[in-house]
Order: sequence, then structure tokens, then C-alpha cells
Amino acid sequence: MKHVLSYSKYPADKVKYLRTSFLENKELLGQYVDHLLWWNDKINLVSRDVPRETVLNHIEHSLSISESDVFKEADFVIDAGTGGGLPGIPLAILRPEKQFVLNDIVSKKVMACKHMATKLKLKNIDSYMGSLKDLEVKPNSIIVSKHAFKVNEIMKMIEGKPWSGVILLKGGEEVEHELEGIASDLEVSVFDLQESFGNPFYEGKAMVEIKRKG
Ligand SMILES: C[S@@+](CC[C@H](N)C(=O)[O-])C[C@H]1O[C@@H](n2cnc3c(N)ncnc32)[C@H](O)[C@@H]1O
Repeated sequence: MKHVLSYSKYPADKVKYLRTSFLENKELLGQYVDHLLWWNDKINLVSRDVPRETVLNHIEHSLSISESDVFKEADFVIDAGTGGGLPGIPLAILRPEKQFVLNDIVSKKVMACKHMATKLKLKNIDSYMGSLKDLEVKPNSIIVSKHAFKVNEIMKMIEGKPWSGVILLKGGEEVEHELEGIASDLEVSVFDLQESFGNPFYEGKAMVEIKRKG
């Protein structure tokens, strides 16, 4: 297949904008961290004994999506493999005008996300418990996901559905290999996060934007 694949650095000015957005929403994002840490003790949503600082890194990482043009144009956002609500809950806090569906195949994770959304009084969050492949995708929806799927896995699960974009937070190095065997032609932009964010947390991490070619 003739995918168009490009590599670049995540723009430094976008890091600045999203860090400003982070500070503007610091209170609600901080409450989310409290809830996530509380749930994490009970059902292991992030990783065992994760420090608050690391959760804050996960939130900033999630917010990198907010500066993507694909994200800005979308009305509906599905967070596939959301776990404890990453990246969906921080994005829903930042963009209350967009509608989010938090999706996970594990029921207790979806239950924890619903509970957190209620506590945070977020009106723009819905949820779906089950596999992404069984989830209805509305037109003008995008799929976002953080460290949950390989590119070929997620594209297979949404094959034939009217998605308008996909944004994955994942390792950048394996993207070319994961595109092999995907039937439809895609335009794929890989943005390296490490240098622009200047934090070892981002080592090897990328934001991968996927659109239909043409
Ligand atoms: C490594 S975790 C990542 C969680 C979260 N995105 C984060 O960054 O903390 C991957 C998640 O994908 C979920 N998952 C795996 N297969 C799935 C599927 N087919 N549909 C929806 N969720 C799935 C798992 O239950 C798990 O919560």
C-alpha cells in the first residue's frame, strides 16, 4: 500500500500552549490526579505506587493531543483503551465543547472512569465497556489512544467505520513496520516528543496522527 509517512519534531510552540492550558486547568486536573491515585491503589490503573509527579507527566503527555489539528477539528472523540482515563479525561477537562467516549474492555476500569467523571462534574464524557471493534463510530469522530494498540491493530478494529482521524501516543520507531499490511492508504505523521518536551519521561515517545489519504 502507498501510505504517506512523515517524521518531524513536535513543535516547541505547541508545548508552550499546552503547558499554558495545563496551568489554566490546574485545579480540575489536580482533582483528577487525586481520584486517579485513589483508584490506582484499588485496581491498578497506571502502575503500582506511581508517584504524583509521574501521573502529572502522564497528564501533560495526554494533553499533547490537544494541539493536534486533527483533534481541533473533531466534534466527537473516542479514547480507546483508556485505562484510568488517559488521555480522555485530561482532554475532556481542557475541551468541554467536545464529546468524549471513554472505552476499555475491562469493566472495572470503565467503572472507575465513570466515577471520576461524575466526581469532576464533567458533562462531556460517556463510556463504552467492550472491545473497540464493537463500538459504533459516529461520523466526524476521531479515535485517540495512549499506549494501548499497535497501528495495525487499531486500524483493523475501526475498518469500515466513518472515523475522520486517529491520534496515537506510542513509540515512534515501530510505526513504519506496523503500517505494513494495512489495506487502505493512509497519511501518517509521526511527531517525536522527546526533544520538544525536554524531559526523559518522553524518551522514545511520539504522537502519531493518521488521516485517510487523498
Ligand atoms: C497499557 S493500558 C493503557 C491505558 C491508558 N491509555 C494509559 O495510558 O494509562 C491498555 C488498555 O487497553 C485496554 N484494551 C485492550 N484491548 C482493548 C480493546 N480491544 N478495546 C478496548 N480497550 C482495550 C486494556 O484493558 C488497558 O486498559
